[in-house]
Amino acid sequence: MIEMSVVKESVLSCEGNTELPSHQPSELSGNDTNVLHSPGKTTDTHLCKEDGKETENVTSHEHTESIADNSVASESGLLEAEFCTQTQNGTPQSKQQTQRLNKRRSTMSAGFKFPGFGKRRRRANSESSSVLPTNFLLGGNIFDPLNLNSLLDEEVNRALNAETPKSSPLPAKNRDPVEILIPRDITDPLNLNCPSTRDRSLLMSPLKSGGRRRHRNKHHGAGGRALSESMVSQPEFSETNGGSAAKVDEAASLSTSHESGTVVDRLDSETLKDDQTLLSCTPEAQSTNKPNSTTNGDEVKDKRGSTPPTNDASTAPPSTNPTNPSSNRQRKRKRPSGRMDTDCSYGARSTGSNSQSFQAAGTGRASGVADRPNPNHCRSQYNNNHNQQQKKKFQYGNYNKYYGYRNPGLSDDHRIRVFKPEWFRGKAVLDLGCNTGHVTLSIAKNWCPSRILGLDIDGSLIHAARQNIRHYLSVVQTQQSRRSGENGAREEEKDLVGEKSKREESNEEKRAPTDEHVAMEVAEQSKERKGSDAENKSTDDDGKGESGKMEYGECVGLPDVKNSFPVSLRISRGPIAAPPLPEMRANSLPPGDFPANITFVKGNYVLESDSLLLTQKEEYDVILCLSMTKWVHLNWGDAGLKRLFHRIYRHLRPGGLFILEPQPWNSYSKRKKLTEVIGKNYHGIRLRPDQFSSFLTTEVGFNSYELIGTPQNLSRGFQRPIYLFHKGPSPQK
Ligand SMILES: C[S@@+](CC[C@H](N)C(=O)[O-])C[C@H]1O[C@@H](n2cnc3c(N)ncnc32)[C@H](O)[C@@H]1O
Repeated sequence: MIEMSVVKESVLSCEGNTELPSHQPSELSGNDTNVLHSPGKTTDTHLCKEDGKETENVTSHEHTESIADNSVASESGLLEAEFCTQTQNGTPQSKQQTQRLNKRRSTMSAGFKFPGFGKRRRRANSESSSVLPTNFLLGGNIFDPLNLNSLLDEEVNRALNAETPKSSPLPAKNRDPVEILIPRDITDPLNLNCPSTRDRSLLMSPLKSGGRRRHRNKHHGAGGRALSESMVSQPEFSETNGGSAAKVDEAASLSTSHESGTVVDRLDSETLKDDQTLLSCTPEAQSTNKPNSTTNGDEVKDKRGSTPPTNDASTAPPSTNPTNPSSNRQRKRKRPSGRMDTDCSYGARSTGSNSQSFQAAGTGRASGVADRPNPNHCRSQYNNNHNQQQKKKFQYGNYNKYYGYRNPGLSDDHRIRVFKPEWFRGKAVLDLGCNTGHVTLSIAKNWCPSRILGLDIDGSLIHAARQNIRHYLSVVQTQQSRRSGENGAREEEKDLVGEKSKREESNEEKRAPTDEHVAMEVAEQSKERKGSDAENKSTDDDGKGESGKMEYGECVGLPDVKNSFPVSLRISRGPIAAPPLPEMRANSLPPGDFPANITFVKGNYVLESDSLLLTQKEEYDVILCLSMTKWVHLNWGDAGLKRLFHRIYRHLRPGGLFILEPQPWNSYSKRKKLTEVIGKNYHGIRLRPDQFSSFLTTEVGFNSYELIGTPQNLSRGFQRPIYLFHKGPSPQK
């Protein structure tokens, strides 16, 4: 406030304004009297000596300069500066000074400063006469235009603001956006230079003027002159032009893509791959592609959503370069979002080849749906694609999230509970249709088969199963760390206790340990052991709970889990990285130890012909066939399933075990339409699952069988009986 009063004085003294109150002169300092010079003269002096030594004068003059901050015409300022430098030095001044002035003006344009605060600003002499405002609202006056003084006195404040809501109403909620008016001449926002034209027409609204866009790399430092010109005449015409040019480029690129899309549209439907369709029609793509709002150059309108997307790009086709996904991605990024709808609509609206293209891409979409340019169309198309893909993909029951469904929340696989460890320990085991290997891994890790092979027809599942070995190793490492951490802590504790007792011994009489002590220690140790075992069990996904059948981590051959990763973190978080796959260090582990005892292989266990059965040798002690018979049955019919059973039998060593979990017949019908072949096979099936056991014993050769249990599962569909078939000591056939 004090500074403001100084300014006021400057203003008044300088301009000789009649609004000077009677008490003000008394506040003038000695220097302030300088301001009684005429503004023009003062300014001249100042500018001519700008780089000179008369700083004192400059200071005093600054007050004066501030008068016309709002009224100074940038153009005149520029000319004035040039004029002064010429007259003083006699030579044309380098452009430096001009640039400095320009800079100052750019600063000024960045934000409004109260007159007189911009001490560093120099004022050029303006030939236009400055007129101070005379109208003030809400109790403001020339000294206190915003009436801030009223805030100092509560009573005055109350009186002045008695009608505040009326005088300055609060903005209503949800009303239309406030229109901000921008003065055409930023150097004269109040239009003080031309009082006669002080009306709204000198203000412009970005909403109405077509928008004044900020452009990167374009600075408004062209000085007050340029700014002033651009504001008064066509606002930023050149910039808008540049912007338009850029937009035109973009539009051109879009139309190019459109054209190329048309080419793709004409391509043979075979060439339009699923992933291409997905690329352009995924929900993700939908969300990133909105109507191209900038191509028409009316960014503001589009941003406000008032202009519907009517440009050509709306008919642009799906991404057209399946061989260059990066370019698609790039274009996607460039394109404003919402484009996706149009992409899909394009495919949808187009007739003939287009629709066929999508169908060829696996949409299976009815043409009636295709003709609807519906934004949801794209999603449904994606879903159709996806479903179709899934059905195709899972025709062998090769679900990639099988265990997620079967054992939700990583719960135990209860089937393991009906198995006996002794069936597997030291044995050669084959797990048919192992999927991602959960059961295989559990057996390998916990029951120490000499070797176990997981076989599946789906290579991606086998890949996942191999990765799962690393996951299991991580779990094992965590357990080991926990155990060693506990042991370490116990050792540490013992050391501490030992030291303490030593100290005590030196002070007290030595006492021999009694039997009671020993017994207590033994009891404590065994308690600790049990506790640690219990903890291991509770943290082990594959634990058998209280049945006690499983011995955890018995056959885990991890030679060294010590590394630089802190034990505490290994315990709480697991290892810093999944351990390497066993292949990488096959020699470092004894055979039979997990993970050296496990292998996953991709393959179709159903031989091409019965004649090949003759070549099958006895190799395994145990063969598991869990929830796989339905898929073999559906894909290869009775003949294929019988071949499977015969092969299993031949593959088993004498005395071998066959663990079978067949799916019930009523579950077959749901999948009968998966493929044409499956449909045919389904209708041709004569050997129903409830006849398997008799077939296996009477036709295949198994000695006997038993139902070992029907494990619980959250889903009833997964509650299936499991049978154990015994191969006799010598082959029956
Ligand atoms: C429903 S899953 C059962 C997975 C696992 N056996 C279980 O019960 O946890 C059926 C698995 O059998 C596989 N499969 C189907 N036919 C096969 C074949 N002829 N040869 C090998 N694997 C096959 C599938 O890929 C799928 O992973």
